[in-house]
Amino acid sequence: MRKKIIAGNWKMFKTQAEAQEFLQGFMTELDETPDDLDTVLCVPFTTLWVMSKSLHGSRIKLGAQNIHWEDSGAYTGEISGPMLVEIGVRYAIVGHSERREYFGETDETVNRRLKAAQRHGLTPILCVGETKQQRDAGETEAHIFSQLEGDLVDIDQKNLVIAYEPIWAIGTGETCEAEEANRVIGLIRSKLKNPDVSIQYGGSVKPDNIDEIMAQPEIDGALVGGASLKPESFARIVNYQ
Ligand SMILES: O=C(CO)COP(=O)(O)O
Repeated sequence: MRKKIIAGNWKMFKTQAEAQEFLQGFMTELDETPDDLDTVLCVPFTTLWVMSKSLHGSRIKLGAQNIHWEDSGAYTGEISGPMLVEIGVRYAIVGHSERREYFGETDETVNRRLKAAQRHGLTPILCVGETKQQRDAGETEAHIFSQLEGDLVDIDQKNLVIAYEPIWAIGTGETCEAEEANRVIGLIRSKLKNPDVSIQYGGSVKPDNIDEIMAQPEIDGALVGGASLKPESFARIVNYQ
């Protein structure tokens, strides 16, 4: 069965104090979440520990925004699987387009990071998606298929989430039409060995478009950037109708 997963990606936002303030508001706004929905907060490394303590016993799960492929070593600025597991992290975003664009992430390093997450029992959220240029040139499918081919080499598809994030829709307010996101996600699913992989949509998800997005048959959840930073808006997204 495909699980529904709504995850907030805070990117490089919020200090510990701001994170705690968010949680207070968010918990009050949140309805009783159904059993088949995972709510995840992917927060900066510096707030993971305080969030882990505050979320203890709650239904909200914690996610990291990256993970290194080695368990330890001389890798300045990186965080490993055992470090994340020890503090209660359950998910890790891997291969976000911002990592690929600004930090030299390649399909090969994405593949290694996916393996590390799975090795430590974390669920990786693999991000794929095309640029505006690629979309305009009719290369959306070819680009995403090529990312999947490189990223998923020898990856166990049992413990895996994929997020389709068209880059042109990230942080722009320009959402991909729900039907189009549904179509691309269907194509992604057709390339997978395991039909039960949950596939999210990400890119300008907001309280006013979440209901339509979640109503699409192929879409199993959302990866939310900007709108996950405010308690009321993220709660409305998680409480989708
Ligand atoms: O990159 C995203 C989530 O990973 C999407 O960001 P926005 O929701 O701000 O467009």
